[in-house]
Amino acid sequence: SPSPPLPTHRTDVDCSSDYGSANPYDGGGGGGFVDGCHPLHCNRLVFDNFLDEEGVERLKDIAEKAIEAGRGNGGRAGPTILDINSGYLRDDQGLVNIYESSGDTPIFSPSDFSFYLSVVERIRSAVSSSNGLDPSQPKFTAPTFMTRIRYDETWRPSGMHDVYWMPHVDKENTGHYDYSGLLYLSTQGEDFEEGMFEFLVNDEDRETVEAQVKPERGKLVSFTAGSENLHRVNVVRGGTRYVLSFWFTCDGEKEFGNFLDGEIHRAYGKEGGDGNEL
Ligand SMILES: O=C(O)CCC(=O)C(=O)O
Ligand SMILES: [Fe+2]
Repeated sequence: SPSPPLPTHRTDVDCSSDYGSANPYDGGGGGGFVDGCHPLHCNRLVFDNFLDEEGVERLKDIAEKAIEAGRGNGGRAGPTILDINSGYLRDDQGLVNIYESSGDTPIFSPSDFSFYLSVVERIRSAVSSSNGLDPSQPKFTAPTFMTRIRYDETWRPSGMHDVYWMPHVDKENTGHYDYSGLLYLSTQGEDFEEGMFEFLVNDEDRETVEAQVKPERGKLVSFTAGSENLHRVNVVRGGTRYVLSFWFTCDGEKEFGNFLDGEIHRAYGKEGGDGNEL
């Protein structure tokens, strides 16, 4: 396969001490620094045009098919978050499973799945090579999200899960995340208004902007997932914004091997069975 693309922009940041230690949220698992995988140097990387326009349209089509299967009528305003693997979709009306609500009618074609998988592997490989890691590292892990934010002036959050603009550290939410990858399917200023991505100074206030990244169709933004990379999304004030969020781990036990096998969602209870629910 062709060699992975190089980042268009790179910013180095000092690593936090978050890597390779046991994580209390993971039942104490994930201990130990993995050479060739955990970051010695932390960063923020941007890959312009990582995915071409045709690929962007295919992924948006997959997101829209999922939302239609789960909710109908084009889905809801505000944030709609989907884990394509488990099938759980969350919006301001709550949680549904797209695979359960669609019954025996397939939502996605085999080529949808294989395309999606090929994008995941390309991102993993770009993260690996641009961080100088062992090519088999890091491992793809769960959960992953497709997020659509559709502006509507009357929309208000119906609970904390709707508040998508909170500053956060990805590794604080899910301890085994080591690298984050965000693939944008919409362009700020064209497809939607405001909604910029921002890295913040990680101090007590958590509100000083250090750098902004403009979402653009096909752009990949990757960064180390620890507290050196506190970030947030700004409120969207017009249009529709799509992003895919992927994470990669150095904890071999958290590798997501059965991704998109069409079966994994059966292992989830109605409320989510293994802590990976939305
Ligand atoms: O939507 C974005 O730009 C960022 C999403 C994000 O931070 C996340 O999914 O953890
Ligand atoms: Fe995040």
